[in-house]
Amino acid sequence: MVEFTICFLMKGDQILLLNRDFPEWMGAWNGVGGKIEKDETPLVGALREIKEETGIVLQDIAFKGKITWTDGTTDYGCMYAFIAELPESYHYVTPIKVAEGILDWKDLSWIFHPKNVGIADLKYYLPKMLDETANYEYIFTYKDNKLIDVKSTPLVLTV
Ligand SMILES: Nc1nc2c([nH]c(=O)n2[C@H]2C[C@H](O)[C@@H](COP(=O)(O)OP(=O)(O)OP(=O)(O)O)O2)c(=O)[nH]1
Repeated sequence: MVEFTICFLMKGDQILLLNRDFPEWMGAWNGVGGKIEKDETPLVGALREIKEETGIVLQDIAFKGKITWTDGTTDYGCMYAFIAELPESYHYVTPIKVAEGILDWKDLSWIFHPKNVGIADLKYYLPKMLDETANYEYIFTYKDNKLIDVKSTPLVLTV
C-alpha cells in the first residue's frame, strides 16, 4: 500500500499550492507532498517534501487527518494531511517554477469556488480540516477510476 503526504502551507486566507507537471494530479492545483519513504514517519516525510518542493524549512506542522483510497473491499493507498501556518510577515514570492511544477499562493475563496475545475479533490476534506480541531479519516471509494463516495470518521492517531 502506497503512503503519501499532502501539506497545506497557509498564510492568512491563502495556501501555497502546487500545479504539478506530472501525473497523477497533473495540471491541477494541489497541496505539496509526496511518497513517504521507507523508515520515514509521515511527519518526517512531510517536512522533507515541503523542503524539497518549496525550499521552506519547518520544524513542525499539525497533523490534520488521513485520506484512504478504497474500492469498497481493498484499501489501496493513503495520504497523511498536514497544515502549517506561516507568519503573515513570511515572504515567499510566487508564482515560482520548481522541478515539480508551479507554486503559487491561492485564496481560500478561489480554492473552494464552485466553478473552479482546476483544483484537486480538496473540497472533500480541506474545509473540515480548517474548521475543526478534531481529526478525521476521509474514506474515498473509487469504482472504475471514478469517485463514487466520500465518508469521514473520527480518527485518533499520532504521526
Ligand atoms: N489531493 C490529492 N492528492 C493526491 C491524491 N493522490 C496522490 O498521490 N496525491 C498527492 C500526494 C502527493 O502529495 C502527490 C503525489 O506525489 P508524487 O507522486 O509526485 O510523489 P513523489 O514526488 O514522492 O514521487 P516521485 O518523485 O517518487 O515520483 O499527490 C489524491 O487522490 N488527492
